[in-house]
Amino acid sequence: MTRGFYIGRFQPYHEGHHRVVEAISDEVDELVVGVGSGDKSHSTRNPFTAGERVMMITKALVDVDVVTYVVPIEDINRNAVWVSHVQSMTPKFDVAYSNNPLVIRLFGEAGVEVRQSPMFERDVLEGTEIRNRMVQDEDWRELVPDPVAGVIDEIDGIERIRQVSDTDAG
Ligand SMILES: Nc1ncnc2c1ncn2[C@@H]1O[C@H](COP(=O)(O)OP(=O)(O)OP(=O)(O)O)[C@@H](O)[C@H]1O
Ligand SMILES: NC(=O)c1ccc[n+]([C@@H]2O[C@H](COP(=O)(O)O)[C@@H](O)[C@H]2O)c1
Repeated sequence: MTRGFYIGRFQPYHEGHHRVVEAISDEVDELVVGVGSGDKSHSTRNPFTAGERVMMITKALVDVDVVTYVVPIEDINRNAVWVSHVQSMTPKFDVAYSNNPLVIRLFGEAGVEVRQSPMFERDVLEGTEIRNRMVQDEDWRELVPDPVAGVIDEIDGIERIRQVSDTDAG
């Protein structure tokens, strides 16, 4: 039995993340999805709450053939103990998936195996690009799984992201 861990901010969860999860599901029996920066919301870089991101991911993963646990992870101000913090919040996992250099280093130093994934269509499948399109009223729906667009509509997310990007909230 192998359990994997995939961490990201998922602002929002997009088709690039989904392709990574589909690839991971061929390698592991169970998957823990860590919703990073779980304490952040209502800012330009992190518009959606942890709960909203849990909804996006849970609904998008309905058709993926792997047992999945979606767990919000708050940021902490000590990188040196972040892996322990993550492990204290999640089911036990054997391998972590990330392309983030800091995350790779922290797991590596803690003795956790890390696997990186190829980047899929990174010119468009990037959270920053998708959030910019939302603010500028450009096409974004084809870049996220259908259930994610449904959640964003349900929470009036476009109105929120436009309003928070008008502020200096960062
Ligand atoms: N298109 C993609 N293909 C493969 N992996 C991706 C893709 N986009 C993001 N990832 C990876 O998924 C993980 C989580 O990414 P994250 O939630 O930061 O999304 P992002 O698209 O990089 O968003 P942002 O622009 O907001 O930083 C990271 O390891 C990241 O490298
Ligand atoms: N000290 C910390 O709280 C710490 C350290 C490393 C990564 N993280 C988080 O892990 C997540 C990594 O995801 P991304 O690859 O999407 O950036 C982010 O939410 C980031 O804030 C937090």
